[in-house]
Amino acid sequence: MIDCQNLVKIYKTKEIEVVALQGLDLAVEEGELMAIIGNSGSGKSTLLNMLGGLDRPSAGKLIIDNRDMLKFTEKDYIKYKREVVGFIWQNNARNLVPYLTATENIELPMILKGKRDRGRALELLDMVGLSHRKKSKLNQLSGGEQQRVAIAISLANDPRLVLADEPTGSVDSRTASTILDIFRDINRALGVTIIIVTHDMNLSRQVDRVVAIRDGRTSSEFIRRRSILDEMRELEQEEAAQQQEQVEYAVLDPAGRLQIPRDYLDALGVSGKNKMRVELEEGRVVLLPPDAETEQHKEA
Ligand SMILES: Nc1ncnc2c1ncn2[C@@H]1O[C@H](COP(=O)(O)OP(=O)(O)OP(=O)(O)O)[C@@H](O)[C@H]1O
Repeated sequence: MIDCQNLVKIYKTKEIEVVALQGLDLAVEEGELMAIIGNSGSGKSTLLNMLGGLDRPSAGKLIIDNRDMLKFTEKDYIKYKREVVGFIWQNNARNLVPYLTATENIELPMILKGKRDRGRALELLDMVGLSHRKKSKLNQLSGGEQQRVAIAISLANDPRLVLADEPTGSVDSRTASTILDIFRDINRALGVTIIIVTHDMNLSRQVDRVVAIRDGRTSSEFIRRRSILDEMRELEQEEAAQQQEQVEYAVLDPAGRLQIPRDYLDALGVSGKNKMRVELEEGRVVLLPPDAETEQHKEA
């Protein structure tokens, strides 16, 4: 999805030049959910701006979704921002228009692209758990709810890449965790690639991979974690193994009647029949369909 090699960004002001990115390398797979961490001033926002098509790199290579960002014209940038990427800012005043409802806010990027879709807007609101807030305006929503609407807005044009700059920077840790859960659900449900910039090491534990940036370069130690898909697969296998090991008990009443599980009866083909053959065989009771052939019968 992203191939970034030796990326350089130099900001030139009147007196000085600031090298914000000095040869940064980063490769991101399609469908990844990853976090970028780094100290203040390390270049995280600068990188996000390059990935989001908000600013142009000074040098290096940046290919996103097979597009060469260094060769982009102004027109290409506008198209890219409308069609490929979704952005979530830390500052909600930048994400949301205050006099519009949550639903209208989500529809806005669709209108700019030329196609309003109320049904899709409501679907996205539902995905972030805010169906009940569809008519609420900015001042009627909590900080966490505003961030959730911002996530829905970022998805309005079905982007392939979603970028979030400190999306949990101004909410408490419980809300932050809920927001990260929403990112994970969306990542799984839509397969969209998500990159989150965060200061919070705890939150970065909830993603597939963390990349650290130091002084405008990706630091050599990539903290690779097992992917969430691998973890889920492992959990499913453990569950299946537990089910196999489970011992099944049948109720035995004082009159000696047994209650056999329905699926066992189905497997024997005796559901609906009113009797079964019972044999005592070396300390075990064997139950058979009434018309079953036993070894004894065959020999006789
Ligand atoms: N428009 C700009 N003009 C000049 N220098 C800039 C500009 N934007 C960023 N810088 C400088 O580039 C460097 C990287 O800044 P950047 O905002 O990318 O860091 P950051 O890791 O996002 O920091 P923070 O966590 O504080 O947001 C800093 O030294 C910053 O002062």
